[in-house]
Amino acid sequence: MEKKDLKSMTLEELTEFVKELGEKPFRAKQLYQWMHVKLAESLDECTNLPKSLKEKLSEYSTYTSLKTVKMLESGIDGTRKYLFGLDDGNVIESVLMKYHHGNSVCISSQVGCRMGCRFCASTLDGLTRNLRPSEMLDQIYRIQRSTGERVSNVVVMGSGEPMDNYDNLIRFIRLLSDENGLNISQRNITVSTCGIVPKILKLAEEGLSITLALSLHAPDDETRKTLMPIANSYSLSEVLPACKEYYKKTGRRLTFEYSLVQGVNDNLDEAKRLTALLKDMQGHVNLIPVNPIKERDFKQSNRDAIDAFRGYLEKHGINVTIRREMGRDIGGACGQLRKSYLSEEESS
Ligand SMILES: C[S@@+](CC[C@H](N)C(=O)[O-])C[C@H]1O[C@@H](n2cnc3c(N)ncnc32)[C@H](O)[C@@H]1O
Ligand code: SF4
Repeated sequence: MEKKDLKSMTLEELTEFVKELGEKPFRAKQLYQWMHVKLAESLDECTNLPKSLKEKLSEYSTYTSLKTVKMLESGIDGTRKYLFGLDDGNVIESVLMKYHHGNSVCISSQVGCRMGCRFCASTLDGLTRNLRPSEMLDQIYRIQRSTGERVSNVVVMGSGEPMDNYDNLIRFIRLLSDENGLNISQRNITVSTCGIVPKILKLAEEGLSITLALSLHAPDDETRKTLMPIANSYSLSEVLPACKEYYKKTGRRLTFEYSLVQGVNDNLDEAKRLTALLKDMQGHVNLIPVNPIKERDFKQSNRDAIDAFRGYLEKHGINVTIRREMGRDIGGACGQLRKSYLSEEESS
């Protein structure tokens, strides 16, 4: 019998499981609280559970808990980057960002990624495996426990393509926003995707109220294809209507991410075409000065180009922000901490 992954189970599933083990149903609620509210690191911490139950749980199930392999903290703004170890020896990274409106955590959804975007460190070694719901949740749980401060916002913008791990993503969101669990409002959860159209349409039907962020990065298919291979599968004429549908079904305003790469997508002509593309979309643009990775030769746009690009969008009625660089002193693009850790391990 395959062992159950306790932290990936709903309260109803856990209740059934505990009953199957011959224990009283209320034990499930106690265990659920230990896992999702008190954020216990192991069954040992669950002091009000009988030894007999813990023994059966250890035999027939696994209690997922990530190990902190490394943590870097910014002296400038308190941003923390965590490298977590999974029980099969893989490592993933997560980031805590402190804003005046609360603590936000950026989580990984896969070990690596198979989407191949040109400027992204997460995809350099391809996809290793999907993360289970428990492994997505525990990134947040371990961070909240280590700071002692509540996490109020979660963005699924770390390594991996969440829509390529769809079922686990949906389960993760339902568990994270469960009133019996950490109870993070779905309005404070954002999922970013490179644009897998059928999954965007499916997400629109889930009855969730999370924010959808589309990694757009170019105002036309040709430029987009040079940055993101997924653009060969889904054109903008398919992706944008899917996003519109998401807005129509959920009422949630959209976010469009646009990483500015010098000489590739950052001139005023592109700003103009982007404005035309998004004028009827209910959303805002998040400009991200690209974070160069050593394996590729993309350069960050200079400050004047970024300001001019933003100025153009603003002047023409597009809601726009420039993503503030958090934790500059512990720098590196998403996926790079893991990558450099793996190279160090290899050479030692
Ligand atoms: C790492 S992805 C994860 C979520 C999802 N796979 C996606 O592509 O939207 C989150 C965002 O980071 C962007 N990104 C990746 N590498 C980057 C880099 N080196 N500099 C700036 N943005 C980057 C991606 O394009 C995407 O918009
Ligand atoms: S940007 Fe997103 S989809 Fe593209 S390779 Fe990186 S993680 Fe994967």
